[in-house]
Amino acid sequence: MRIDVLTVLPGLFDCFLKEGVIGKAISSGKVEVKVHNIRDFTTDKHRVVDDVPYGGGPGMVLKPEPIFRAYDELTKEGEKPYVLLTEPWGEKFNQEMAVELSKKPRLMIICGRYEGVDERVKSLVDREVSIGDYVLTGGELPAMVIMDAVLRLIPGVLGNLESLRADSFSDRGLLGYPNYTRPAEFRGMKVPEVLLSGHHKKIESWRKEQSLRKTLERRPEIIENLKRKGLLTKEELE
Ligand SMILES: COC(=O)c1ccnc(N)c1
Repeated sequence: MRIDVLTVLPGLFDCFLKEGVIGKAISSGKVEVKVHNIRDFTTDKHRVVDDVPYGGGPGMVLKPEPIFRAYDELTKEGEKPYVLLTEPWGEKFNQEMAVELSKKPRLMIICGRYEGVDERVKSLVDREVSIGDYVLTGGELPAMVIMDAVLRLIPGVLGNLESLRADSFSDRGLLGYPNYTRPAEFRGMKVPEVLLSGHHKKIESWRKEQSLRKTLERRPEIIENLKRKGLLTKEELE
């Protein structure tokens, strides 16, 4: 997968693209992420990327020209990207959308900023995406959240597919089971015996029960939804 990011603050992405699982996925060539400074697509001496809103009002609006120039330049060759715009009022990002986006061969993420982008930029956009009901100083952190959730789903990026399978939200949207590692007892808190038993069938059913219990406690609507769709087995319903 290739992702092109358009932003006025490219420096914000430096650590994100170098460290951890994402950093390895890029350095190994499994995925390609290019961050572009919208300012590099201006043509005036002062490299202006924003202007005051027509009709008055507070703050600044990102101008359309530099963004369109960037889009035209970056889509001259190769597959047309699926274009996202990070906006507080966009469609709510979730695991389902992450799975859908992970199947696209190429994405472009335009990071919103200031009071927003000129409305005409949205003629380039396939999906306006929000990571929650709150406003940030810019769409760069949401772009990183989206890329993290999407890139980890690319085959080969997460070393052990098992951890992906056991991931919260991936098994029918159920929450994940509790995890433990050594030591077996820490400050009087013991690891559940079943996990030390080596009995894989018992461990599997304990984890399933924990996952159902946690989901029922924290997100009962997920259970109700699965019941309605007939996606819970008889044992799971007991
Ligand atoms: C400027 O962008 C935002 O404030 C933003 C973007 C995406 N999701 C949000 N919750 C906020």
